[in-house]
Amino acid sequence: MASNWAKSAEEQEKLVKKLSTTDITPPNDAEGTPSSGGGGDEDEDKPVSPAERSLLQKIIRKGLVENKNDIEIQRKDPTSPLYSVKSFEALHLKPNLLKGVFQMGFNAPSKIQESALPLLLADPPQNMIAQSQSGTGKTAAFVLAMLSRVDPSKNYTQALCLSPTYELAIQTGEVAAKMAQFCPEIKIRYAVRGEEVPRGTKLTEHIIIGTPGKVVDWAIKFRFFDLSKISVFVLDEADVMIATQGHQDQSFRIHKALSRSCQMMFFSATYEHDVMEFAEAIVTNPVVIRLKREEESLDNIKQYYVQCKNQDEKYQAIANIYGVVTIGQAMIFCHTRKTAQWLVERMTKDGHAVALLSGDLTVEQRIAVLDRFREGKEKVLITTNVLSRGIDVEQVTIVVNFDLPIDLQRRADCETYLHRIGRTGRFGKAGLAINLIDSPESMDVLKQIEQHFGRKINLLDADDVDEIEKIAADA
Ligand SMILES: Nc1ncnc2c1ncn2[C@@H]1O[C@H](COP(=O)(O)OP(=O)(O)OP(=O)(O)O)[C@@H](O)[C@H]1O
Repeated sequence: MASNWAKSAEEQEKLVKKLSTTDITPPNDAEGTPSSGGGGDEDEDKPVSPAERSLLQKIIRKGLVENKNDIEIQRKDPTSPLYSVKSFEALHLKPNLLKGVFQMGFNAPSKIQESALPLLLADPPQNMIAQSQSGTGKTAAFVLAMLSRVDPSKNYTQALCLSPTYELAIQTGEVAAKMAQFCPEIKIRYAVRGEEVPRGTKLTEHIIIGTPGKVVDWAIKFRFFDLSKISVFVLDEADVMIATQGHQDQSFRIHKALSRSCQMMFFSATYEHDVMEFAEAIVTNPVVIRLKREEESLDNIKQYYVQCKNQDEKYQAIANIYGVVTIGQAMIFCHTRKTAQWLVERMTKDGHAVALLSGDLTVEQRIAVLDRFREGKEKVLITTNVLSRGIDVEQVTIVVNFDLPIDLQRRADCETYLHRIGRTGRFGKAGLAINLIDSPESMDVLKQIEQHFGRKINLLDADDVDEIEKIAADA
């Protein structure tokens, strides 16, 4: 239960220091490792930040992602029973909350909800660090836990959720408002930029959803609400919060002011090793729910390479493949914006309907491009590392690496490779990944990738239309 306050603040601060000095920036964070064609190219695209990516994800996704991968639950407290539920009724929610859940069209809990909710709602409250892929129902799970735990007859803030950005806080608040639509007595407030509270106010809203800076101001600087009275604390996008310096300092200050009995819930789609270590150090005796690693989805993805002499031959290979692939959609990853732009122009000139998504677009423009792609208006999306991780467009059956991903040392960036080809074969579906090789260096990178994953990537003749057709049909 609750946080281990016996662990001295000093010890925790040591950990913060350790984290700040360790390089835990996700490779595709804004300042992260460039991933293809060697570092340092001037027009190399900067990927979106994890928080931005999460927002894009939420906006383009219209429903629950069915996740067939198994969840691993690491029990930390052997005295607490571990069980899962197959229905929302079995959770014994307040009737009006259950009504709200059904009204949202949720008939049965998703996989993460099945496992997490009974523990989150159990007494005594159980701390949790949970990981589950994007779109699998994490937000709904912790929102439901917050709504269930608050006592509306008490007019002070009892649940606090920290989100990394304004937009994500609003998204979470909207889920909470919908779920609580039949519970008008539960009041929710946003602590985000633009929200002002007169000095001296004591907030009476039961739930506050906000960004760390604003919450520090409201709770610590102006004392609009009392952190020691918070009984549920949620850290959404926990890895972003922990791995981002400014967020980490503020979240840590907030965390330190919470009471011993406050229930901690950390949720995220990914946890870097150090981030998980840190989370486990500040959350006492948590149940850790993790998803089996994405590597497993490699089994469903057929991987090939095409030998080309130069960029023109690479183009020809793509044109051949494009001609054959009439089912599903394709994503093509280029190293630089310049290459991506060149490819788009060439394909468009040849009469193909392709979309371009690169880092010089605004978030709104990216959403518009993704929306069109998701609706199938374009079959091919050409992009850079901006999209290498985390965006699920279910229909993608082919991923082409126009350039293989490499790190600053010009060695294979296997993580990014996995994330890129992971755009296809989502959640157990079959997929096809094609790598274009045009130099001994890129062949060498391919070999490193083969070695890393312990599997052979077979040669494909891009002129062998019959073979491509067969492979695409199987995928
Ligand atoms: N039990 C359920 N049944 C049906 N739909 C659900 C259920 N739970 C959540 N959803 C829907 O699935 C979608 C994804 O859920 P949610 O936003 O909670 O996922 P998430 O894991 O938090 O994603 P992210 O990592 O992007 O934050 C939403 O549209 C949500 O309304």
